[in-house]
Amino acid sequence: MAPRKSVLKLTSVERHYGQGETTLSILKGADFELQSGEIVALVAPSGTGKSTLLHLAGLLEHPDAGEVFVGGRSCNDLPDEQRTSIRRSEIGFVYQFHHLLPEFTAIENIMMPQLIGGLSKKEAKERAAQLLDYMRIGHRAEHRPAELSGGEQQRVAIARAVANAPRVLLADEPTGNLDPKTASYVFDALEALVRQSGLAALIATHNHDLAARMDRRVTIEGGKVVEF
Ligand SMILES: Nc1ncnc2c1ncn2[C@@H]1O[C@H](COP(=O)(O)OP(=O)(O)OP(=O)(O)O)[C@@H](O)[C@H]1O
Repeated sequence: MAPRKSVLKLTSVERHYGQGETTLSILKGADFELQSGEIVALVAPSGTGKSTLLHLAGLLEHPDAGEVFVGGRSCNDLPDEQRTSIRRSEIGFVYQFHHLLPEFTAIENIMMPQLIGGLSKKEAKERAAQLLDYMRIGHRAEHRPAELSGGEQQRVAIARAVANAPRVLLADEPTGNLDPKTASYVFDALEALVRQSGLAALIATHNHDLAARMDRRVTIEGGKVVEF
């Protein structure tokens, strides 16, 4: 097995939102580290800051204090273009709703980030087809999102998120919209993909059965990330 490396690290991270006269402090000195090859569940009550943490980790927002490292590199003070470039090449996102482009087929949706990343059409298509097979939906390659089931749509969304071979997969309730059996099946595919590629994943979920299958479980308490 490849030696583990720190792929994502947040140190003393703070995030506060102004609400009229008052300030809502969501993260208050949160620390978190994710190593290559591990899958960590983020399970916390609604409103405690799961999405906020994922947005900071994914360089979609800046922390008010503290630092975010991706692949060992501090990203706070990098110019926006560089943050965008790191986000595109090193981080994959999956959301509760698939956000696939409706007018494109499954395979085209997976090719898109690779074409943006500079791969040729041929290379992008080959990798997309492999990922579809890996997610066991090769036979749905030419279907548009509306012609796929919820579980199939999420598997395409996961394939798209890893198409550029990122270091980190950040998922915000990726199976939240699915029935328990389908959720379990989609998680199987996601897990196999992470294990096979040495990627790391932080997955926010309310599903305790799925959380129990991950390597570690963390929650947010008093604005800090704690293991449980
Ligand atoms: N841009 C914003 N401006 C003001 N308040 C915000 C903003 N974004 C989030 N919040 C508040 O911060 C808190 C944490 O939000 P966040 O979306 O991170 O929670 P969550 O744990 O992901 O919740 P859920 O499980 O319901 O998705 C919430 O109370 C939310 O209202």
